[in-house]
Amino acid sequence: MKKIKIALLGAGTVGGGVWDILQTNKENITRNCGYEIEVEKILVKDATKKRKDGIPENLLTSNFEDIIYNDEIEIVVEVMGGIEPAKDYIVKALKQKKHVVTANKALLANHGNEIIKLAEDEGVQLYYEASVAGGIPIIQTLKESLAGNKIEKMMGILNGTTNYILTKMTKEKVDFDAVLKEAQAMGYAEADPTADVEGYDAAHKLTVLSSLAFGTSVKFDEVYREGISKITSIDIDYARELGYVIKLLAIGKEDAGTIEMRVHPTFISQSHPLASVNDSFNAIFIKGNAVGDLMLYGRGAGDLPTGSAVVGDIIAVIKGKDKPPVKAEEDTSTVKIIKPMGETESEYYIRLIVKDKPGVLGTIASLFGKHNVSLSSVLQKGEGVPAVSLVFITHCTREADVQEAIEEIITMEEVVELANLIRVENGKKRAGAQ
Ligand SMILES: NC(=O)C1=CN([C@@H]2O[C@H](COP(=O)(O)OP(=O)(O)OC[C@H]3O[C@@H](n4cnc5c(N)ncnc54)[C@H](OP(=O)(O)O)[C@@H]3O)[C@@H](O)[C@H]2O)C=CC1
Ligand SMILES: N[C@@H](CC=O)C(=O)O
Ligand code: NA
Repeated sequence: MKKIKIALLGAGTVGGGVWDILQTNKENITRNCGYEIEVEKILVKDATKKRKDGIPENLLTSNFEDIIYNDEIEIVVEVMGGIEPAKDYIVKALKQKKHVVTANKALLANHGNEIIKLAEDEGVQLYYEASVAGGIPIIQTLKESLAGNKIEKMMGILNGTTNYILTKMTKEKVDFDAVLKEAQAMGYAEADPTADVEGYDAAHKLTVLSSLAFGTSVKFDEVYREGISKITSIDIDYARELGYVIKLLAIGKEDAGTIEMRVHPTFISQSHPLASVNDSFNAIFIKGNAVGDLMLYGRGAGDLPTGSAVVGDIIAVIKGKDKPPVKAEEDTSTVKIIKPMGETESEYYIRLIVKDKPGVLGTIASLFGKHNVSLSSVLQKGEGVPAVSLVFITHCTREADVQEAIEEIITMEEVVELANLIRVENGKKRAGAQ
């Protein structure tokens, strides 16, 4: 049997998963790609640290030169994370004509164009299936299976950590920090979990997906982002009462050459297929102009699910390595306009804490009206106490109008605070909109 040598950069959650799969499924993998895959070296920060059972100590190194100058290594698998030195190592590997597989969405969201172009220029392959939604085959699906479609809309639960936290908060009364610790212990969270909790990780993934789905190079800072740190059990209870669940959604839409990209907590109907995607599971709901509605569902984080995507990529590289490289034509016609957040439209859940005085509700309702925000329902809770919760659900409205209305409303003496504002995804359009 022919052999191929690879190196792993990283032996943490994902690296450990890749190692396990390569051992456990060795026979299948060899049959699928026609080569016996041999891990020649594994780069780690600390080569003396105790590793997962089975990883031989002699494979470990903390010197990248052991990999880059080893001509027998044909594939470099980057599962170490972070921007630097990961970027430097990938660039060096590509320049040494080594194929690269990476799970690093932060790097791809910030420097994807440069790295993809370098791989093309060097005539080597770059695969990154694990970077979005772990084990779900979304990258290859967009690149190949759906390539004949114009993608109109994507709505995804792309972060396992926050989905795990929101699921626990919805189903049980739990402490946010304790559940985050659980997600970390299970290997779902990023090295700095702020990336998960504040929506950066989902925004990285939406950047990667949008570039593929909308055929243009999207920049990370063009994605609007909010995380889940302001979500309380009070909002979750209101959502339930109103027939919704709260999910951290990554939403990408294209309409007439204009792209909308946003990541934020969202109310979605309890009957929507994404509402029942729980724990560390991810899902991506896609609307293509030919295929119609489609949903992919699976584990978005963790050692084996993510390792599954990485090993699939290694096999794809092996299968394509002896074929002539395909260089994409530079396309200057695909520059698309990014819709400013203020121009986006949705329904809104707005929770205000107000002093319980006669006429307050009427004044607030008329201020919404003044800013073209039409209300579809109002709930008031906490009668008999000095401050009450007033909850409004709006009809589909321009974001800028809602923000201007709120700006004026919170200056009212009777309004204690804006407790939360959460977008509601119903797929409806503003009255009178095209
Ligand atoms: N965890 C998950 O579920 C998923 C993670 N990803 C992505 O995969 C990548 C890896 O994540 P994960 O496995 O969770 O991370 P871990 O923190 O568990 O592992 C990182 C590994 O990389 C090594 N490493 C880190 N920095 C360096 C460095 N400067 N030099 C040498 N080695 C280094 C570490 O060495 P040492 O062990 O000595 O500290 C460790 O083995 C990230 O890009 C992440 O975003 C993608 C999808 C899912
Ligand atoms: N931290 C990420 C890991 C996978 O990409 C997540 O929680 O989804
Ligand atoms: Na994936």
